[in-house]
Amino acid sequence: MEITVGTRGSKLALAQTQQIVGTLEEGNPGLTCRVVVIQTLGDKVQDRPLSEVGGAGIFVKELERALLLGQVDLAVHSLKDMPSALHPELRLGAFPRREDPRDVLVVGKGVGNRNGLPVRARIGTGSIRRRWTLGQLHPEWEAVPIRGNVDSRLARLEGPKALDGVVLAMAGLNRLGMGTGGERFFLPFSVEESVPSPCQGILGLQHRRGDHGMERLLTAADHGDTRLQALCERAFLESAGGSCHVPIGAYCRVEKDGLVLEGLLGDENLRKVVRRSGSVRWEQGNKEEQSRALGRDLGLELRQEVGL
Ligand SMILES: NCc1[nH]cc(CCC(=O)O)c1CC(=O)O
Repeated sequence: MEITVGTRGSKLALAQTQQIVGTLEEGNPGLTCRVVVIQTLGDKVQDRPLSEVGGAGIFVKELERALLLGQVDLAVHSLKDMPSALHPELRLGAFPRREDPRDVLVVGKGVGNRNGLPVRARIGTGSIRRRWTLGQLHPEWEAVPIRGNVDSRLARLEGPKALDGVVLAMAGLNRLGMGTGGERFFLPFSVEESVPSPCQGILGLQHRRGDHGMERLLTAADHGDTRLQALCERAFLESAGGSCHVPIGAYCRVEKDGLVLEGLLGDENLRKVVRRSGSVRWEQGNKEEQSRALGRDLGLELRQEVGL
């Protein structure tokens, strides 16, 4: 049996898709996956901030179209790039085990910790959430807008106008096998210091609704705790009503008897940014529904407080 798997063409996308293909083939003897690369608008336009290019979903729409046209049977997405509203004829069928959810400050070799940077360090990041976080942790630093894939962002640490550091997702670096060693030092922020983007480090496997054969194949790639985190953080994203113009973060911790969710939301001028946590203790019944409810409630609360 053969299925086609759609992916973006970036090195990171290819690496994570290859990993998923391995999991699916191992868990489903006799299955062969053919990888098809789909170019997205987000990959073609590299010189402007995402929020100007078309906002939510620019990494996603072409993959969804390929699914709907039957050009591919499965799409592998970074869940944090997916808007809360997906095409009604498609669904997320599996959430593989989460990679490291943390943001990381990447610096040149020899800088052993954040205090080793110049007082007025220039730090590259394209995200308003990371910019706000840096301002809280190190108000003396200057945040410099950057974009592009992982390699081009790391390249900003070199050359005549080199930055002192760039902030990236640990998950991407780990998946590329760059998380340790090399010419760089990696100084992760704890999830308490820097509330990650909702679903950072989680992949979403998307397929056509009603493709029950695919649903069965995907059970091999689904991870229960990651699924609860994904549902909770995506419910938060949806009800908070955020966009890539405002700082928004969410991180859900799975505990023995329930979930704890840390949420962050602000306005686009960073005049009001609110951080708050909520929790749920499992009750009888459906854990997925309770996970969603936690995200939805905290998202609504923050949305009202910020006034979005
Ligand atoms: N917005 C780009 C993006 N989308 C997913 C990842 C990798 C981390 C992940 O899978 O969540 C990255 C790179 C980054 O933020 O450094």
